[in-house]
Amino acid sequence: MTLPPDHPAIPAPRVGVLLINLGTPDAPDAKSVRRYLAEFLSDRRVVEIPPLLWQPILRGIILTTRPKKSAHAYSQVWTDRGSPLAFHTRDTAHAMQAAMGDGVTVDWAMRYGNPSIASRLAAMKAAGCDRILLAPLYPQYSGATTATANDAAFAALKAMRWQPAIRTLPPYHDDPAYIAALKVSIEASIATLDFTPDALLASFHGMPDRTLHLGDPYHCQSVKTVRLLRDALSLPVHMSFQSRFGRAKWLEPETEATLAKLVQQGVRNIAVATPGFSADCLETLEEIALRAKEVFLSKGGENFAYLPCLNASSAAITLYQRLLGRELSGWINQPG
Ligand SMILES: C=CC1=C(C)c2cc3[nH]c(cc4nc(cc5[nH]c(cc1n2)c(C)c5CCC(=O)O)C(CCC(=O)O)=C4C)c(C)c3C=C
Ligand SMILES: [Fe+2]
Ligand SMILES: [Fe+2]
Repeated sequence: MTLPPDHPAIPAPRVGVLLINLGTPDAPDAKSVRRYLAEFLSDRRVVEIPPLLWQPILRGIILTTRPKKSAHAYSQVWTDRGSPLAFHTRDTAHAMQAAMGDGVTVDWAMRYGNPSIASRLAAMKAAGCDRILLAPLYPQYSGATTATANDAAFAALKAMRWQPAIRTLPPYHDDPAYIAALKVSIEASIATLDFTPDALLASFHGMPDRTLHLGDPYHCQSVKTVRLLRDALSLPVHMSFQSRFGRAKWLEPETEATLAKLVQQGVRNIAVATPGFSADCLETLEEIALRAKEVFLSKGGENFAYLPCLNASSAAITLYQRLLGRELSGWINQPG
């Protein structure tokens, strides 16, 4: 049978994996940060205030004051490779492509900013991917991260006549492979320190307290990660929540307050990890490695070490091969 001349070419079927992270500005200047924050903070999964109330506050106050302050913070962590969140996510995608081989196309996208989820899904489809695993790289599920990443992907699919088949990566907060990767990474980082930490603080990004009561599993999943990490590590592990935003009550205990309390309790030497972030970013490198360190030392602490995220380390690649391989079962011949 000959196809009519306007019939689309049918590419060879391929499996694709799209690694998704939160997103970051294109540059560490107020204009780029403003554009990024406008998109991020207009997401109703992130700020659950009715738009008629919220948008005037966002446009009239937050977007006129915060971009300059945040741009300064971004400029302290920006590198010649760009934003840490973006280059670590890109490095992870490249390392996963090498690990998974030619049979799978591995790509990456950001929920806010660039490269957008819609643009990379379109590129994967054009490259022939007819089965795509969406992998939001958040170990703990929350509406404000995992769900909105999937929402954006499904919104892009909505515009496609011929959609690829889709799977989504579930949260992996209690997966033995995630806890093992954290253990390897944390112990390797601690081994390089010139002091012995009295304790580890696991600091997670915060969420409004009300999300817990509305049924978001983020808090409970973070608590479970810490319990499993405690069992896996041989030093005391404390837990806290950072990055408070806005006036509402957020999850507690708060990170800087926890550091001050630990000093009061006699902890002088601390290591801080951020197991809820798959990649280093503003919130880990500026808020923890720079600012929280200052707080700890000013309260009487003696040694502070920030331990990097999994990023594109070999521990991370081993973890993602396991998690993604399992979700791709039946699509490719990969041990699960
Ligand atoms: C890892 C999980 C994250 C959760 C949960 C989360 C919730 C959440 N965040 C905000 C507001 C902001 N977050 C900002 C930066 C930021 N947040 C995460 C991750 C989570 N956020 C990451 C990885 C980053 C870093 C991005 C980067 O470019 O490096 C910011 C922007 C920076 C700033 O101006 O401070 C805001 C704002 C809310 C309101 C929220 C829960 C509802
Ligand atoms: Fe955030
Ligand atoms: Fe922050």
